[in-house]
Amino acid sequence: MTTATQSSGPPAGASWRGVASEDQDELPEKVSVLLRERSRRLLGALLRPYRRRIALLVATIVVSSAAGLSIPFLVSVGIDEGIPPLSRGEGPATLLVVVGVILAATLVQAVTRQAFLNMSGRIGQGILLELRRRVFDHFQRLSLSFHEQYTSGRVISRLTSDIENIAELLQSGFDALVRALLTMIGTAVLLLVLDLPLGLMALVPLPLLLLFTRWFRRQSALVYRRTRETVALVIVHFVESMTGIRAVQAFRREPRNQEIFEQLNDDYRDANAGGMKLGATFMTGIKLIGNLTVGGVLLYGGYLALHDEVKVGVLAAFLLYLRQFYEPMQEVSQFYNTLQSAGAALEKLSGVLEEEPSVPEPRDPAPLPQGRARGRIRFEQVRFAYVEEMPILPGLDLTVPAGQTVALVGSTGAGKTTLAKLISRFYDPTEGRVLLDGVDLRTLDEPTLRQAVVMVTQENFLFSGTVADNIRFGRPQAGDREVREAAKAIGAHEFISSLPDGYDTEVGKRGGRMSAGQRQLVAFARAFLADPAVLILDEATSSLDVPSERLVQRALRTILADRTALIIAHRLSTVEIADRVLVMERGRIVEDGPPDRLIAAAGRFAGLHQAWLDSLSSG
Ligand SMILES: Nc1ncnc2c1ncn2[C@@H]1O[C@H](COP(=O)(O)OP(=O)(O)OP(=O)(O)O)[C@@H](O)[C@H]1O
Repeated sequence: MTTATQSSGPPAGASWRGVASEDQDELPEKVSVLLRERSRRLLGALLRPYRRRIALLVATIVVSSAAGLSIPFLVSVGIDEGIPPLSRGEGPATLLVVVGVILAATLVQAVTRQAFLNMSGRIGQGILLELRRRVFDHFQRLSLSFHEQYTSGRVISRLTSDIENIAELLQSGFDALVRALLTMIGTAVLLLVLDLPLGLMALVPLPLLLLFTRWFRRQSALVYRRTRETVALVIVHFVESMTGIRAVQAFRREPRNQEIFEQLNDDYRDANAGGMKLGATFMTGIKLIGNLTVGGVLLYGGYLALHDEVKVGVLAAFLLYLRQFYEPMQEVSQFYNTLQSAGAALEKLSGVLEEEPSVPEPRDPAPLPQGRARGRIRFEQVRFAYVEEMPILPGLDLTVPAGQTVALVGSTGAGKTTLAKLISRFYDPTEGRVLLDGVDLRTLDEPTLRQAVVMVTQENFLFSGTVADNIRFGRPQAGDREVREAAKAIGAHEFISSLPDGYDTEVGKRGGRMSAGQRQLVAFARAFLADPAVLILDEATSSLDVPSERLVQRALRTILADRTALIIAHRLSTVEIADRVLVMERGRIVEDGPPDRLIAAAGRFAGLHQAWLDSLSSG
């Protein structure tokens, strides 16, 4: 599979760049290292603005953990130093001081924890905001070639579940990891300092614990991959069935789709159950090791205490510390999954951000002669291929004078849309140049080009919002009056006025559903308002009823006047309003001339025309 950056030939040895690695199941170790580095760079870049606040955050968490760690120690002091004076009748002064210090430590812990949660929440949200902003902005900047390959489902996953995974890491993962590490290291040190022999005894199971954790991590990686794979299949099937629901219902595919879905759903449940079983085994194992250690320490400690080799308070502190030591282990195991999901998400997001637009903005944009577009188009020896070995346009020369209306006809797959995409600069030619008023499109800046050339595609996409908003899309600064004028000129005013809220009707909501012809008229009004020097129309193939067809034809005449127009004509009735017809076959122009002349010449177009006339008379 090729990526956007590779459409003009992939650089050797860089097949993992950008989003390419998403399609590969097994990556060589070297590549994995590079990908991890790339993810780290992205994370680093996101964290950099918060350097100081993160340092403060670390300080807060250190204080909070220290306060937490001091409590068992203070308990031991209370038992060993506070209780004996009581039994000697010397009053509770020492004990009260110790209790006071314990309370103070608890307070410090609570306050620092609260501060930590507030601060980390704010930093996390800031990072996510920036990440979402970057990813959206980048997706918008990437060229059409990228979007034609990277499906909308994947775009949605990047912007939702991937960001969500990183959010999870930032919100609970780091907190758990840092706290666990500090607590475990702090506890181990304190145990050894409090009483060396007992401390060593308490740490005996540590190697076993580490081995057990390593085993869990490996298993968890396997299970995690399986859940990811199975959930991806569930989502793909779900999305495909729902986006293709018309075809599904038309062909009565529901039972079969349900069967497939149930199978995939079962697999996903099994994978999840496997994960839970593993988690349960790990947690139980950790608890078991922990409790055995507590038992061992109690036995050995009791023996030592009996011989006055350890104080009872110290033994109590040991037992309390041991609880603290094993608890974070469980959190770390949960954290590991979060870390894996976030790692995968970061890898994909950094891949997307690494993609470059394949039609880059010129560094030094050239102006159009006289500062505005007139609409003369020229193809000079243009060769174009989506995939290197398969040229779609083998070498095209074409001049369209300003103001001409050109109809482009030809069989399916001949390259008509491709030619149109080159004029809109959705793609750049592999060789040769496309010129607007004598200026290479590659040297025009984006705003100039977008103002000069507008392409109305078959989709006639309407965005959520009102009908007026949708027309204004063509020129955002246009006032209400201009929007209405445009609709009137196109002949859409009448039907828009008859909608429940007229121009303020929400598109797509109840009453705002439009027919194919109406959508086309709105799209025309949008293009008319944009008023480009060059208009490209990829005519919808769906046939309209006769009144709608007339309406659309009339609208076409208005919209095409005074500008260069290129219509990819599927309806031959459209060709009648063209000054010139180009017949395309396999990327070449095989006939070129005014419609009458081509009909008289009895060539390919004449044949198409005759067939159309026959269909009219027989219909
Ligand atoms: N994004 C793409 N990647 C690879 N190949 C493509 C891509 N888009 C189109 N093609 C191929 O380019 C060729 C020309 O396609 P194009 O859409 O230009 O034809 P067309 O003449 O407009 O056809 P139609 O009348 O059916 O719309 C086809 O063989 C098609 O398979």
